[in-house]
Amino acid sequence: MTVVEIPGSKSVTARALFLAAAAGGTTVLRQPLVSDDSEGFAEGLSALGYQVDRQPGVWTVQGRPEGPAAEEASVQCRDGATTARFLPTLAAAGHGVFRFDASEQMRRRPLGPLTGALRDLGVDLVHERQEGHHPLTVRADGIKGGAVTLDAGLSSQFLTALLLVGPLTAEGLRITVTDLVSAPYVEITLAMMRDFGVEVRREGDTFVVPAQPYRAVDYRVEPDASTASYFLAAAALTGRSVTVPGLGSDSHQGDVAFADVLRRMGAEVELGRDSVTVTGRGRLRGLTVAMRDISDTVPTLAAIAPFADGPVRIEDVYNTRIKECDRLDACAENLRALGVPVETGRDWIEIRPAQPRAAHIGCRGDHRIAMSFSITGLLTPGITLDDPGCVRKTFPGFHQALAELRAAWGMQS
Ligand SMILES: O=C(O)C1=C[C@@H](OP(=O)(O)O)[C@@H](O)[C@H](O)C1
Ligand SMILES: C=C(OP(=O)(O)O)C(=O)O
Repeated sequence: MTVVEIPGSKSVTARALFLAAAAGGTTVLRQPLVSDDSEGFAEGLSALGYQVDRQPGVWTVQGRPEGPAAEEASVQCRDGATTARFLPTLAAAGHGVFRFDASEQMRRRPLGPLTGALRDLGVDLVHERQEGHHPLTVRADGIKGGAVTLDAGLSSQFLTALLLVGPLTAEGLRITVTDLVSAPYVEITLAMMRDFGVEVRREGDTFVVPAQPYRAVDYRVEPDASTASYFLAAAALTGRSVTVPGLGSDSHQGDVAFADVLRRMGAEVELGRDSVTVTGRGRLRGLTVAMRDISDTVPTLAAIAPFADGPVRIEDVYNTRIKECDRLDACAENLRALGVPVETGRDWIEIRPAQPRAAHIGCRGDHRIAMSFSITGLLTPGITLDDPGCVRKTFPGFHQALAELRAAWGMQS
């Protein structure tokens, strides 16, 4: 059995930074994720005038329930959608003029349902180039609150942003949701709001968020479940065993359920409260699986799918087309380059069994494409990546960690 230590959760770190900034007092974050996304989030907070101190393993944030200290600021959100969607929403609850921009790809990704809802709530917000996209300027003067309707069918992050800001509004929010993708991420949000002292009530499709102060806490960030998927998949694929400590049935993260997909494919899975172990059984079964709830792990599954003994069909994942790249298209193109038969539709991909051959993987700047096809490389000599460094978005140490796993298993790098 090999133990793999996984760095902190991107989703939990982003929420913890927002909540810490919004809380009264000093919040201490332990084992936060150190990566381009989370550093971008922290630097965005600093640009807004929040005090964020980053030491190895411990980040400290001085909360400002009244909002950003800066009266004017310009924030570069880079490639992180949590930063690009949560920070303008946080800033809207303060007072000042705040401009936000993001990477080319993040500029293409949608924002409209969120910025539309903020405008419905009275926020003065202008998109500079294209409606519903970065860059944008918020002329913030607090948010009164009230009822708002939201379509979160393209991204749950729109709902998370509104939920997180709700307690900072004068009268609280009633958010009625007409559609919702990636629902388990909203559960992370609600659980963490509770950890910071605020309880959201649900009435059917409506979330009732009280106007109530967040309290500063000492908070330990759990390991990232989406990152864990690569190492759990590696075990299932190679017939070996991997244990990830710190992630289990007690986790806030829905992506822990990727282990269930591996179980359905024939791997042995032991899910404890605080650890997960996957042991490959030498054979992977094909399956049909809907992954709307855990779509960050679609590339992981696609990358091991050729080794299954039957077709792997992944359904209900339209939103993977509007992530760091069009992931259905990127998976299909790379699988074809590996000589694997594959078909895609609007919101699905089907992969047929084949022994992949050597290929140069086009990562499209997407960390998940790079990490996923590195796992294919465990059983396929001659796989190279056009942009290995793109893993910096969530796991700068990925290639080192995989090399250590190979060494522990006596495999050549
Ligand atoms: O709220 C979050 O932390 C996230 C929500 C999901 O996005 P969508 O809701 O846009 O699918 C997920 O894919 C992303 O990596 C992180
Ligand atoms: C989709 C992702 O990130 P985000 O939407 O937060 O940029 C991801 O990490 O796979």
